[in-house]
Amino acid sequence: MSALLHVQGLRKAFGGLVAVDGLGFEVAAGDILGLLGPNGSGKTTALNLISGALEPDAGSVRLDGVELAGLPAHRIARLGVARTFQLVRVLPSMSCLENVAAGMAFRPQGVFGARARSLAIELLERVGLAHAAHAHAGDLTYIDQKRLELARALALAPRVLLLDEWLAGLNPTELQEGIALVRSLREQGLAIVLVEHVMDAVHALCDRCVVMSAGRWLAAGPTARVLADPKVVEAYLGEDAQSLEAKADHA
Ligand SMILES: Nc1ncnc2c1ncn2[C@@H]1O[C@H](COP(=O)(O)OP(=O)(O)OP(=O)(O)O)[C@@H](O)[C@H]1O
Repeated sequence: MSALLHVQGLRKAFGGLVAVDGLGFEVAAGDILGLLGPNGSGKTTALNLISGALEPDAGSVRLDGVELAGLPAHRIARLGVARTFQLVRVLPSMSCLENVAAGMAFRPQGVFGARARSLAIELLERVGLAHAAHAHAGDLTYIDQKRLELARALALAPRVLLLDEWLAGLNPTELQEGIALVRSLREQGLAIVLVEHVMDAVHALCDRCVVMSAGRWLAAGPTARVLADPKVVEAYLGEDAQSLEAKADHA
């Protein structure tokens, strides 16, 4: 299968700090790529560069051959890239239905009015939130806010979905529901980039992973192989891993 999203040589510096330094990967439709790395390694910045929240200093982000790097976020959203945020961003004083229907305006061919509301209800059903269609978004529980944020991203009818720790903070039952939901989106043909620290979810969902460390590409490949790579283990555990190995050697 040929890739839908091509990221190449992506770079972003904040003053002297190079947050993303030459990142590259590809994701095909129906594929889930895990974007992993310890805290501060540049994952959210990478999503910000792909979605247009930040402009890259260098590099290329192509969607089906169309260059996205440098376009404003609203253009990138219309071209088919949607995202969720690590800190959920819903419009708290609006109902769930209104939150999702508002997103429909940003589809490639905007959808408005009664049609937007009926599609919004379908999406709320899809994410398990139909029961709260008329509740204020600000009154929702944490998991339901996450469901709403996903429905709002899906309202754009995206081809690429960027999930920033969407599965974090869920209890075990919610996590299994969340994994099933993400899987169903993959089956629908979305190309998904999953930034995630919940390793059960990474194992369950990601075909392949890219691991970043201090902004740089550290490892990439099939999930099980990448997560067993000593370089990756060391990047995650740092000093602890080295001292654990040293203790094991001396035991
Ligand atoms: N707007 C900004 N201005 C200055 N520095 C920033 C900015 N955004 C991110 N950084 C820095 O860039 C580096 C990468 O941050 P980023 O949030 O992308 O990492 P992350 O891998 O997503 O981390 P986490 O897993 O903790 O969310 C960090 O050192 C961070 O402090």
